[in-house]
Amino acid sequence: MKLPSEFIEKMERLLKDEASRFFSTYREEKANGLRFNPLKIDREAFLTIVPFALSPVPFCPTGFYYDADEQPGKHPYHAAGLYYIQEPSAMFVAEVLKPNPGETVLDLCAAPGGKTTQLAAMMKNQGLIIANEIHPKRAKALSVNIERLGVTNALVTNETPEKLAKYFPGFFDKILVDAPCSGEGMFRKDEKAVRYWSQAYVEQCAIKQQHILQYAYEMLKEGGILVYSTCTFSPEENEQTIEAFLQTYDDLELLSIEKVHGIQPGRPEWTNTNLEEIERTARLWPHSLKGEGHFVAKIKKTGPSPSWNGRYAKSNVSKQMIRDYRQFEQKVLQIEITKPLYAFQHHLFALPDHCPNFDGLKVVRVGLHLGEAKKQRFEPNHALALSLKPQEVRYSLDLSSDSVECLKYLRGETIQTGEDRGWLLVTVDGYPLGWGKEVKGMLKNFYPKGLRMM
Ligand SMILES: C[S@@+](CC[C@H](N)C(=O)[O-])C[C@H]1O[C@@H](n2cnc3c(N)ncnc32)[C@H](O)[C@@H]1O
Repeated sequence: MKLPSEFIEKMERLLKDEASRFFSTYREEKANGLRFNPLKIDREAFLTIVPFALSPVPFCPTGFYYDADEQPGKHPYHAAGLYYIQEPSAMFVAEVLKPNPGETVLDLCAAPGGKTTQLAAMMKNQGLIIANEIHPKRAKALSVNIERLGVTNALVTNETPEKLAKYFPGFFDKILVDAPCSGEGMFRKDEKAVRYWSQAYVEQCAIKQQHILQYAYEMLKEGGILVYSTCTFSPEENEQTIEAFLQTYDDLELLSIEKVHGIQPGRPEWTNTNLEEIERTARLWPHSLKGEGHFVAKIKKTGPSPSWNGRYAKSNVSKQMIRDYRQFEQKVLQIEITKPLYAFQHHLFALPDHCPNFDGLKVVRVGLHLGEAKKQRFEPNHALALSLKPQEVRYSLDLSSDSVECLKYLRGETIQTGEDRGWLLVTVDGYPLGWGKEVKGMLKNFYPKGLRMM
């Protein structure tokens, strides 16, 4: 790989004796990882069924390395949301924030959703996570991953940090700023990151990060925790960004992150004021652990915050729509959705816990998308299928992951079943994949067109 000469000189200057070990990693394969999804499967069951050779990621209890010749993205278990493919060092970030069920969490730079889905799993789908992404296309990809992993407590927005800060001053218990960065830790994964790199770009990113952090600060509650992370090595975007943030506000406390499994401290000598306490931050280097590289800082807001005085979202659903949905529910499901219901035109959603009013915000998804009211009937959404357990529906059709039928289903083809039971949940080895409607011995395929295998 041809690295930019300015980058090489800079890293040699910074890392001194360590530089040769750092550069030797560019002659090695990148690290591949996946994280099983505890919202759908536990560790033991996952290790029993998973068809790939895995070894554990030491700093993430749900994370595993897989070999380069495996293709986990093509397996039906991926479509069923049993795991998320994620760069291993990125898995450490959510472990540092560690939200609890019931908390109010913001993932400010969230697409494509690796960390959002990990945070939501830690929250056991309870409480609220606002997953925001500034770029519309990426916000859609985020929403698709949230759906696939069965996350039901998210409000997905497509906003600037500035706009969110106007809506949510002092609102969040925990905030993740997984900042846009120069991506030096992406070089082995993505050649574009190498081509895009320049020292000027590093400096632009550092300015952007300061802005984002300022708005994140405004949204934190007193006692709230903010985690800042990047996948780059430059001091300007890491130690110096945190140094400037701590200098701007006098009610921030830098908390210590445990340094185990090869995780290294941040470097005081890379700050402008030789800030000793920066050692509390964490650096994940490719030459000291198996991963592409990350920087993580954990900060507590100790001073008072404005108390949030916004309104919560209220149910706005017509009686007819509720009737249609409840009729479907009684016929097809074995559970009752008890969360407040919310309609966007003909689409029905179950709101997350303590969901704020979102009028005026660009919302991509809220809570659980139940389905769409059509003339005199209700059509369930794919998100509902992926949030259910097989015992929560009246009828299901279980396909084996290596069967022709499973492939046919994922390609959008009809399947002959010989029965006539109406809506049923199609599962792969017992894990939901999507809906089908059985009429006169044939299963009509409701696997979404945009997700179908070619
Ligand atoms: C490192 S990526 C996030 C990765 C994500 N957290 C994950 O784990 O999958 C940073 C994200 O910040 C977004 N971004 C870019 N400029 C931004 C800005 N000014 N404010 C907020 N987010 C921004 C990018 O589009 C990108 O999706």
